[in-house]
Amino acid sequence: MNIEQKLKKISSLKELSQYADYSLIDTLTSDPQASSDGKNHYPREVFNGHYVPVNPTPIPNPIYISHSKSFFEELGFDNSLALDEEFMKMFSGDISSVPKPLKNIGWATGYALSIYGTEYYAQCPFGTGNGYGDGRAVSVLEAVLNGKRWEMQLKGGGKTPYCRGADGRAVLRSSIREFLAQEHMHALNIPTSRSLTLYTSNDETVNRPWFNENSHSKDPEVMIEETVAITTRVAPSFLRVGQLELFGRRARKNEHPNAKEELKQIVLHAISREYGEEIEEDLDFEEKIILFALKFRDRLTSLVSNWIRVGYCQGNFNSDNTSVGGYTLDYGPFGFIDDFDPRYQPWTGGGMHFSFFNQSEAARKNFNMFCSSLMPLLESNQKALENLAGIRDGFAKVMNEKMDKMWALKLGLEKFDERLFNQLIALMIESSADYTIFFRELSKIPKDISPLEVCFYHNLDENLKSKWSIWLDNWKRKLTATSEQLKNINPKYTLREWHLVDAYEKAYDGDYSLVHELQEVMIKPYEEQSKEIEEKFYMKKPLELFDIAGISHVSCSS
Ligand SMILES: Nc1ncnc2c1ncn2[C@@H]1O[C@H](COP(=O)(O)OP(=O)(O)OP(=O)(O)O)[C@@H](O)[C@H]1O
Ligand SMILES: [Mg+2]
Repeated sequence: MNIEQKLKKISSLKELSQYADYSLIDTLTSDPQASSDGKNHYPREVFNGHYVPVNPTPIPNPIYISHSKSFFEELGFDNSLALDEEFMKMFSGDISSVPKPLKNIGWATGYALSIYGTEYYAQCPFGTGNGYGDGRAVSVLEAVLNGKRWEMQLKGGGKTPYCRGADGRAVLRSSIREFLAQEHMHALNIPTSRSLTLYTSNDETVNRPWFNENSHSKDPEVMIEETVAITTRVAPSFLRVGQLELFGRRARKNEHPNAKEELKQIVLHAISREYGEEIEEDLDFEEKIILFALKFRDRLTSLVSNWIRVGYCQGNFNSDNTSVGGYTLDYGPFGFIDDFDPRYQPWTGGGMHFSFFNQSEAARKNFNMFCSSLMPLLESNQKALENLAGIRDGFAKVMNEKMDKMWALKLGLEKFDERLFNQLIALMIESSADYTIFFRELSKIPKDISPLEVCFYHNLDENLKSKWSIWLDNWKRKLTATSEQLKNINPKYTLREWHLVDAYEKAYDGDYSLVHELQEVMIKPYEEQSKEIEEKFYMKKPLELFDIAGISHVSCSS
């Protein structure tokens, strides 16, 4: 922290402007076709350049909903800043009159899409992939705060050339979900894009497909009018595997004379933004690439094992939703699991490949794509190519090791015990166990199975009870962790969809109290918290909510 910031927190946009440092704009290349004022928002093909200068479209008369107090603290922001008129204006999309050296230009980036290891072009309206990218995410600031570089991005900040004919907006419902989930994920000690602010407007709505009330439909049935909102999310960069893939594909196909150079530049940028502290600047380029792949493999495998630890299913784990920095990105059709099912998938369009226990395999597919994107840069170095292929092929082994380690930790064992684990999974499925409550109650190291019975959605018959007793005895014989240690691994509170539904439904009537309450509870997921909170949030999903559309599954993320 520099002395100036230590003494006084940033409490105006003017003060914040002093920390601006636009390294992306300064080092990468911009789309040569773009209008320099950033005012061209029409969908179009972008053939080269790393980013498109584009201005966000403000939401009218912004209303404050919430901000992240812990992240404000980390950045050295005073809490009053979230309500400061100038600050609110900027982070609800109006950057036309920001004080210098802030720039009155934002940027969006193109990226490619692959789904479970298959390259797609069809999602691009031009069929070429040149029209796919940040369709509604617009970055507005890069700043170095307390010695760390951050990029700040508005989600729902209006159309960009990549909007594909859509409105460029995010609705209040999905913005509240993303805002709270980012706060929660950080508090669970899992890397994530961070929430900064959440603003809405009463003066703009958009239409979205949705379900009738209490419907069991898997597909949306009606169009509904929804309020818009803008969340600002923050990360060292917003580079995705899909981004490297876009430039990798272009280099592979030699699409233009500069294609390989653009790939090289974006890779170097990714390394310096995301791995700057681990990969030394003066290494050879090829050495850097090998280290980059190794370190990303390490982060990605840790990330996925941690998701499984807390019962998180990303839902739409495409290459364009996989951050190169190895943190959680894009809280669209995600879900925290209630009743345990390894095939749990909250998104009806997602298929089994992005289901709960298959996330490690989906990660491997994304990692393969990442490696393929780097290959054109190593063409002249057979040895380096072989090294990279070795790192790629070693993914499954590292992933398995991380999973075993995670399960050992989650169960408080010295080392992973396959037999005990397999028996547990079978019993949890047979008894329909609530994932969070089961592991939290287990963390209390119960004498017998009766305290565990609260976490089952089925009543246990005598046969099942006796199987559980045997399992519990075997587990306790191998257990080495204390209850306290187990409670730091197994959260008490997770952000369940049905709590979110209550919060955003109230928010549509202008009542943000549940958003605030959920935020308070979910930023302390490992703590016991009060009796009142426990009664409200430490409970199984009510049976009547099973299979209800919009609660137990969603059909779209926007
Ligand atoms: N309302 C919208 N207007 C314009 N583009 C959109 C809209 N909704 C989604 N998109 C774009 O469609 C693509 C796929 O959407 P997806 O749900 O994965 O991402 P997202 O939730 O918008 O964003 P992100 O991955 O940035 O968190 C993205 O490129 C996204 O920018
Ligand atoms: Mg996305």
